[in-house]
Parts: sequence; structure tokens; C-alpha cells
Amino acid sequence: MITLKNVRFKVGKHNILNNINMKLKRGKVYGLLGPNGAGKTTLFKALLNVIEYKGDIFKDYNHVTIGKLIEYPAFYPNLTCVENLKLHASYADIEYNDSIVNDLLGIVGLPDAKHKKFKELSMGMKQRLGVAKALMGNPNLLLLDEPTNGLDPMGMKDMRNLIEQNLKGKQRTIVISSHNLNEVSFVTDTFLFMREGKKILEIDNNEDIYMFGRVQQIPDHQNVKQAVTLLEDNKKEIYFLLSETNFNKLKTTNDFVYSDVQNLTLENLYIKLMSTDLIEVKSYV
Ligand SMILES: Nc1ncnc2c1ncn2[C@@H]1O[C@H](COP(=O)(O)OP(=O)(O)OP(=O)(O)O)[C@@H](O)[C@H]1O
Repeated sequence: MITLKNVRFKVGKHNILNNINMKLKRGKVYGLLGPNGAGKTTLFKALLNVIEYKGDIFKDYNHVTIGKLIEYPAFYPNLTCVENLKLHASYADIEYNDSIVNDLLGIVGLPDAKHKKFKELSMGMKQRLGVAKALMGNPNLLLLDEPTNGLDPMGMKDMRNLIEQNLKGKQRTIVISSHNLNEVSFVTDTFLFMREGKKILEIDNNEDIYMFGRVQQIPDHQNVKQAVTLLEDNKKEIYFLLSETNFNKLKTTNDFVYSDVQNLTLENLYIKLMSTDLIEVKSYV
């Protein structure tokens, strides 16, 4: 488990990361969602320890190894896939041999492109080579920043299959940032929504539909409070956000009074959370 406690990063007066608290468990895939400038890449940089953040990041692995695909993968255009990976391994001081490099190229679906020069690869192949690079040294934390960036629908599907079938593992934590809600929802266990440098909501990606409605009265039981996420807009109206299962449980609670209930798709949920009217998200969990 990797635990972030009050992680902050400020440039001048601008809070780029604003008291981020989260726990990243082994074997889980996290989808980091948020608009441009929300702080997703900066959060990756904090995890990579390449920025001077405040707060703490605790890692309970004996030895944390991190693989990363951040922005577009950088490779030497005139070197082949194999040569590029070997060069990276020697720079990064990662142990490798021919069979490790060949296996990695097999895992990412590039076994026939081993001796192709980087500049000859398609966009999808370049991204997959970027993943192979991130996987060198068999990292237990894998950070993928917009891995489907620039890919066509087939390329996106290949990337999804790669994550689902070959990267997810019991010992590995994967964090994927993406603007493609649909794509990320196929592979993610937990969504982390970020806005303006804050983690505003964390929810499981289960089959449940999310319900949204206006709160008129909320019971004062701790159990009820724990089940509900409240969204407050700047007109001070309170809305609730609940999984369908929790909503059905709460419906039977007499004092829970609400109106205007609607189902939310992931896209609608995202829009609600990022809407400029909304000023605060309170989760008691
Ligand atoms: N070192 C820095 N100095 C100044 N501003 C920075 C620095 N690093 C990040 N920022 C700013 O912080 C904000 C968050 O940037 P970041 O790249 O983390 O966002 P993001 O969520 O990854 O966005 P995108 O989806 O566009 O990739 C942006 O407004 C960016 O300009």
C-alpha cells in the first residue's frame, strides 16, 4: 500500500496539489480523472519523487520500484525497439538480458517489431514500447499518464487488453490518468476524481449506477452519513451522490428526504463534479 498524507505542492501562490490524501492498494488499478491542469501529472511527479512536495508519501513495499509512461514516450528515433530498451535499462541501472527484453516486447505485443527503428513505428506501437520501457525492472507501481493519447480505436482496445491481461497483477499497483472516461472505466477498480489540485472524490468502479438528487433532509446517523457523498453548489443547495445499492438502502430510512433523483452515467458524474457551480464535495467515508 502507498499512502499519501496531506501532499501539497505550491508554485508561487498557486496550489497545484492541495492536501491530497489517498491510499493506493496492491493489485488495484486506479483511474485518475480530472480536467486539464487538475494536477494529475504533478501527482505522478510527487509519487516519482521528482518534485519537492510537502506532506508524506509512505510506501509499505520493502523496495518500491516505479515504472512510468508520462506524456509521450521519449526514444531515440534511429535506434530499434531492442536497442532503445537496452539503452534505457543501462541508463536507469536496471538489470536486463536479451530474454528479458524479448519477453517485454512480447508482453506489449511488439514481438515482430523488435528490430524496427522507433521512427518507423505507428503511434500505437510507440505507446506500447513506452509501456515496455515502464515495465523494465518489473515495477510494483506503474504510472500511466494518458496511455491512450493519440491512439485510434483499435490502438485503444489493444492498450486496454494489454493492461487488463498482462499488466494487472496481485503485487502491482497501477495508476492511469486519462481523459477518456469510457476507456479507463474498462480497466479501473477505483476512480479518483481530481479538480483544482484536490482529490474531490474516490469511488469504486462497480456495476452500480450513481444516483444524484437534491437533499431536503438527511438523518443524523453516522452510518447514513458514511454512505452519502454530499455535493454543495455555490447557491448552497445540497445534493447527494450515492451508488444505487446505497440509495436503495437509504430509501428505506424514513428521515432521508430528497427530490429530483436521476441516474448518472460516468460522463454525467464527471460533469457534475467538474461543473463550476459546484464548490464543495464532502464525503464522510
Ligand atoms: N513546476 C511548475 N511550475 C508552474 N506551474 C506548474 C508546474 N507544474 C505544474 N504546473 C501547473 O499546475 C497545473 C497542473 O498541471 P498538471 O500537468 O499536473 O495537470 P494535469 O491534470 O496533468 O493536466 P493535463 O490533463 O492537461 O495533462 C497546471 O496549471 C500547470 O500549468
